Order: sequence, then structure tokens, then C-alpha cells
Amino acid sequence: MPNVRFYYFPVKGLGESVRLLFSYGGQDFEDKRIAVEDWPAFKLSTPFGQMPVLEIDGKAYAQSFAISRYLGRKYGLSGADAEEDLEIDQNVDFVNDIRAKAATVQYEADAELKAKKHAEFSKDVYPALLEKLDEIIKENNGHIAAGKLTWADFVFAGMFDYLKVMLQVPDLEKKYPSYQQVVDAVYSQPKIQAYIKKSTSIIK
Ligand SMILES: N[C@@H](CCC(=O)N[C@@H](CS)C(=O)NCC(=O)O)C(=O)O
Repeated sequence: MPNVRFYYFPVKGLGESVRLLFSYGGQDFEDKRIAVEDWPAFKLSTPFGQMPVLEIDGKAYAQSFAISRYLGRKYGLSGADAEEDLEIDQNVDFVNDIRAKAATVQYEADAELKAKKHAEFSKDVYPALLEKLDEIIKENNGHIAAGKLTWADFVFAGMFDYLKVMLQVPDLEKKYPSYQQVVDAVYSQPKIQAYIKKSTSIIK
């Protein structure tokens, strides 16, 4: 068995999908949750100066989606062919576009500008993106891509709580029940149930 460590902040953010995938795959791993105060020193040792970081037998790898894609391949959660893989990548990139747009608002340091941007995005930017995502999930039988459970669902389920915080819509699933369907498809897996019971992840 390889020696596996996963490093991320003690939050869900971009790290939770990896924890969920490891749990699904039955892979034991050291879940290293780095406190914010310990981050500056640790940052220097990471491949790109950011987390998450996956370490396998001492070799470190970064980039959350690359890691999730890799685990998807390992655990039978990829597409059936190159085109399905392309569709999965495409839709994960789209989900990440929504996250990245919301992040530009969330991490705006100027409170007044942040409120202005949030109002503007909520009116002119988010609705079209969220509608499109709803349409995609409906076309895919309650999944993000390929009409079946794939690693893309784990990416979405892992970041859903964080997305709701950033969009400032705590009950987003009420407007878009399809989103909850994706989350449920992942969280209803027996191994994921066991993980949730012991997880200490906080929401954002
Ligand atoms: N493209 C990278 C982005 C990683 C990223 O933005 N990490 C943030 C936390 S979510 C981070 O490490 N922030 C601390 C820093 O940049 O110093 C990925 O998907 O892994």
C-alpha cells in the first residue's frame, strides 16, 4: 500500500472532493489539515505555493481537478471513452468557472465594492450560469456529466456548500433541486456515509 497524505486547510473548499474520492475508493490516507497560521511555512514546500497537495510515497502533486481526475480514473469514475472524458472535463471546467466568478466577489477586500459586485453578479452573471448548470444536470440524469456517477459529481458535491456561501444563497438547492440530486448521488454512497460520520470539515 502506498503512503498517502493529503494536505488542505481544515475546510471543504477545493479539497473536499479529494477526501470524498479517497473514501469512495477505500484508500487510507493521512488527512493533514493545515492551520492558517502554519500555512506560510508549509507553502514554501508545495509544488505551486497552494493547496490542495497530494503526496504519494513522498512525491507531491498539486491542482485539485487533476488530482480528482486521477482518482476518478483509479476508482472507475471516468468516462467510457475519450469523448465522455472530454464531456466530464468540460462540465467540471464550467462548474469551476462559476466557482471562480463567485470567488472574485468573495475575496474582494473592499467591503463596499464587494457588496456592489455581489449585487451586480446576482442580477447579471449568476442566473444564466446557474440555469445552464441546472439544464446540464437534468440532461444527465441528475449528474454533472456522462449521465452517470463520475468524479465530476464528487467535485460538485465537495464544493457545493462553499459555492452556496460564496453565492450567498444558503438554500440554493430549493431553487435548483437538481443540484441536491448530484450531492445526494455522492453522499448516498455507503463509504461516503461512513466518512461523513467522522469528518470534521467545516463548510467553506
Ligand atoms: N488551481 C488550484 C487552485 C488552488 C487554490 O486556489 N488554493 C488556495 C486555497 S482554495 C490556496 O492555497 N490559497 C493559499 C495561497 O494561495 O497562499 C487548484 O485547483 O488546486
